[in-house]
Amino acid sequence: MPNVMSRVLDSTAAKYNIPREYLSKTILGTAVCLYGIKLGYPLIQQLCKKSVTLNGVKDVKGSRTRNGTVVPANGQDVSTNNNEHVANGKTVDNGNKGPATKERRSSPAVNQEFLLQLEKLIRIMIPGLWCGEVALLSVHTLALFTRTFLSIYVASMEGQIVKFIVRRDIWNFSIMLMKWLGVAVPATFINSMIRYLENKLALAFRTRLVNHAYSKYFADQTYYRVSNLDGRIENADHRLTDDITAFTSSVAHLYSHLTKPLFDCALIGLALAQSSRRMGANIIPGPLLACVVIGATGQILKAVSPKFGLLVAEEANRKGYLRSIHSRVITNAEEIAFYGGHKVELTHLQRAYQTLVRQKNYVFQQRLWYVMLEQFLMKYVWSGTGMVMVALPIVMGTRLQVGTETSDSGVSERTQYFTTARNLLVSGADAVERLMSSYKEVVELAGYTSRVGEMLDVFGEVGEGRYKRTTTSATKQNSRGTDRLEFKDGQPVAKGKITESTDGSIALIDVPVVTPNCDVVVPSLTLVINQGMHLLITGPNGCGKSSMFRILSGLWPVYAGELKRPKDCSMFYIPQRPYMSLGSLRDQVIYPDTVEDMKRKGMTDDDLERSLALVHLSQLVLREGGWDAQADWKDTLSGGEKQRVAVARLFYHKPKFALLDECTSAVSIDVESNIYQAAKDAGVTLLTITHRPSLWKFHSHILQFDGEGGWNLSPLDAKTAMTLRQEKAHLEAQLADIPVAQQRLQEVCKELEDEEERLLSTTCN
Ligand SMILES: Nc1ncnc2c1ncn2[C@@H]1O[C@H](COP(=O)(O)OP(=O)(O)OP(=O)(O)O)[C@@H](O)[C@H]1O
Repeated sequence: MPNVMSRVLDSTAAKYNIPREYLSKTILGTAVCLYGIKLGYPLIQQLCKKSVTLNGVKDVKGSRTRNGTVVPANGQDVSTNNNEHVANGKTVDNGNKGPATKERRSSPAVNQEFLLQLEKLIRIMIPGLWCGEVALLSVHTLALFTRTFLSIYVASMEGQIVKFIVRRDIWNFSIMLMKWLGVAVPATFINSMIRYLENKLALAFRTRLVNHAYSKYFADQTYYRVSNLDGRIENADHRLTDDITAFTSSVAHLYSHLTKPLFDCALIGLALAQSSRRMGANIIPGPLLACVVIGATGQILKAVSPKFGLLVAEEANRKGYLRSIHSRVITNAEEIAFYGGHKVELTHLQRAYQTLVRQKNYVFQQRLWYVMLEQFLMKYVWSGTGMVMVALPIVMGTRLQVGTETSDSGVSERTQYFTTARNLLVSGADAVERLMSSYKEVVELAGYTSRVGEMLDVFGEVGEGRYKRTTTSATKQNSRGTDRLEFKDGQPVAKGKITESTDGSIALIDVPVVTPNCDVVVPSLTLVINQGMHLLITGPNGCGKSSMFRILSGLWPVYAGELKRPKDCSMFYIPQRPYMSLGSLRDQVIYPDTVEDMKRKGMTDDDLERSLALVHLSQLVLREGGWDAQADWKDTLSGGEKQRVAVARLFYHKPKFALLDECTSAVSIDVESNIYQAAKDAGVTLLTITHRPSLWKFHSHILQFDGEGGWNLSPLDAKTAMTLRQEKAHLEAQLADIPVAQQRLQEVCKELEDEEERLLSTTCN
């Protein structure tokens, strides 16, 4: 390659009649200038940005996000935790104003916030002094320490080997070589032990963190609230799996990446000083030079380092978004297939993938320049410094100049020193390089720390009932019915009371029905539901019927007024689209109980069979192969069967109140009536949302929403009569059609007979 370059230079110089020396200097100068510009550009950019911010000018552009989170549309870049994100090198503000902008978190970086968050997470991963993780850490540290000792020992052995080669001392050379090979065995064992312990440590940290996160996620219906009431975390699943894994691996990896180089530096420094002293040289200049060079290198790298933490966090966001789109396709595969919606879904997936690819490319590009500079400084500048350091004691040393100790005028001793020092320096440089490159990993760790820390913070706040959605910003504060709500930082405050009722009734007193988007659907609702008072709930779509159930169940906050519920109030909610869990057929009927709960309650499979019989599904156990049969029940059962299994749960649990949200819409009317009668006979108080008049007769009261915030509660007697009359009229109309249908039937039969005769005669002929 150098020959080719040289020839090209020669021919170019000859062609244009320029002295070759000038040409090579010009090319070198241009390359250095370009490299300087590349390195200096981020610094200039930073300075410019600072001055712009100081002047109070801010570039605001981009589109508004749903809940202030992901922008999936038009292939634009996605961001979840901040309203700010880096897209192909540009910082973009999504344009969320008001409180959302105030709430904006600083981008992940190595700063005080990162250290505090890391400390919090470390406390979770290492809960005390006497735990398995501390034991693992201790063994790991010991292994790292031993490895450093072995490195120094091997370096000194190599020095001695070279010395014996120079002296032509074959016997000692062979002995040293055997020793050297002998040390290789524990050295390799320690090496693989370090890797093993690092993996074990990462897994132990992960387990602690996952357990902690799961306990928070599944406490106080946080899994529901995080996705429905709060807008800060878009892909909790990704954070709970990939991000926690990445974070814990990064912590464990960094521990060994920081600890071992630190040991190396300290011990190698001591060993070097010792050998310099043995050479009779001053031990100060070498280390001093090394410190100056390393310090300067570190400063340069820090100044030009891209924001890896922010980049990593953004990449994780985009990965999470891509994954969420995949899950949507899997969850709704049948619906998409029926609609033939694969093109739209594919477009969404491709867009999400493209945003990820763009981000990855940007990161690769940033790494390219950074690694180039890093390699230049660490490989070449440091090697040069190392050579000077090794040379100094030999050149300036006094002890072996005159060759008093050996017959070869000290040559073999100097060679031994040189080899040992060189090996030590190589190991030392390697250690410092790892320390420095660890900074990049620390910055990346800041990204993961921010995502995991933020997730746990949000779980905590949501569990305590503190939500943040950017859509509930100032504009909503003046919309219909919000005058009864109290806002703090643009978020409504749940000021309502939840108390215990003494008479076993459920009551809502002056409670507004408010959606998570802060739309007031019903400004004030007051009703008392005593046991045995079967309530029918009707009204147009979107008027707040299901929302009332959400408030009664405690899923949605009570923003004003009072919700009274009896202590240990047993309420059972059955939705229109029932949820089928993983597990056996038995698990479906007893859900959310486990088999152990069932046994504890003294229930048997016969009881479950009775529950299934009440919903006309007795044959299901036989058909599916017994109670222990396993299947994907979501797909195995038909829509109506799923609804009936869900109602069978009601007969198993026998709650005091049943919240039935159009839960039998796919069940035939006769079976439905039997089910409702059986539920009433079991002593369950029914709160039913339905559009079927056939169910009215099972209820004693009716709550009618008008869809404009108004409502009316009244006994159902008069209305039932009216409904029965309506039903009678409907049936009479159907009966009136029967003679016409009979006449048509006779005509069809006659036509069929004629057709058959004609076919017969054709065949005979
Ligand atoms: N998770 C949510 N986030 C934001 N808004 C919601 C949410 N769930 C419901 N809403 C809104 O609350 C309003 C009332 O919804 P609700 O589900 O109570 O209607 P409904 O009366 O049960 O209607 P339907 O008869 O169609 O089931 C609707 O405008 C809906 O858009």
